[in-house]
Amino acid sequence: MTIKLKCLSHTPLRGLNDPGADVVREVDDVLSRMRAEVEAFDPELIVVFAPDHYNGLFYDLMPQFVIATAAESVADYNTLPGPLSIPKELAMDMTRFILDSDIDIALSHRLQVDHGCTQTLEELTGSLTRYPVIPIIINSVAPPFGPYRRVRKLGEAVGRFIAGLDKRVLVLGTGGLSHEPPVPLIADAPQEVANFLIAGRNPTPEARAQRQARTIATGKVFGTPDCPLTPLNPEWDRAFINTLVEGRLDKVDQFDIQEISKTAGRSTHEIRTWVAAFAALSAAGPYAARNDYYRPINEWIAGYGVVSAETL
Ligand SMILES: O=C(O)/C=C/c1cccc(O)c1O
Ligand SMILES: [Fe+2]
Repeated sequence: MTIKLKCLSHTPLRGLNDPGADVVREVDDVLSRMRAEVEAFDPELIVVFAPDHYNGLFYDLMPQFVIATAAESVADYNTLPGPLSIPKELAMDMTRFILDSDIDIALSHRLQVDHGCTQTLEELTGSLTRYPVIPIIINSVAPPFGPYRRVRKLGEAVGRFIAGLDKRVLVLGTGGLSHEPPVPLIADAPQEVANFLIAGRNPTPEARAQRQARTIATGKVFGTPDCPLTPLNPEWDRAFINTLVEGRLDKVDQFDIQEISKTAGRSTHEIRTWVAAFAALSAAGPYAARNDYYRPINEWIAGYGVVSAETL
């Protein structure tokens, strides 16, 4: 058993509302390095902890955790369409193991996943099907959220399961860091928006285009006085990265959900996927981690970070 980890931000605005060429090149370079490392590792299984942004999961039945035995990309923004290559029996074994570990997780035999899952897979492997992958969606965008300690416990259960496999496993966390894109909140939403958040699956092409245009327009003003959304918080991001890299995972149990939303932005909770990924790695033994990259990028509405780790 060998386990490697990569956690990185995603942003659907990459390629649609780019920062200056120097920054784009910097990120391209770090992603090519990460992709080369994945290629060299040649994982026999990828476990990706990812959020959903009201593309696959809605308030008609909003789970905190979901594991999928089959999933298809909704191909939002510029992301790839098509099914993921999920080993069904192994995903079922993992589900049973997680449930036996006292963690309630929903099971989907037909999940729709969005850029939150697929962008990172594509960036690190070049496709959605290059390696067998088990997606685990962690609610990070649709409040209320369960406490961070529950996310850590989920990650640890997954880590114990993969530690028992005789396989090279790559664990991914995708999302964050500090950011607040214009994703609506159900509290106080007008009826039409609430209807979408409750049951907005398979929107019309026009509705999807409108949503994407709104995000791009926000990217153009994000971080300026013209934008009312919570700005990026590099200090918060760097402290969070250090917490994980230095192996102080127990600190996340004290994370205050409201406080994080206020100081770093509502979608910062996508870091729950990083917490789960690091918890999985930690359950397999001591690890070494490094911070590969960090930069706050307003054009992408992203405190953009990349971190790698592996068991010692
Ligand atoms: O769900 C959307 O439409 C947009 C999501 C988004 C926007 C900007 C940065 C991100 O990390 C996102 O997930
Ligand atoms: Fe996101």
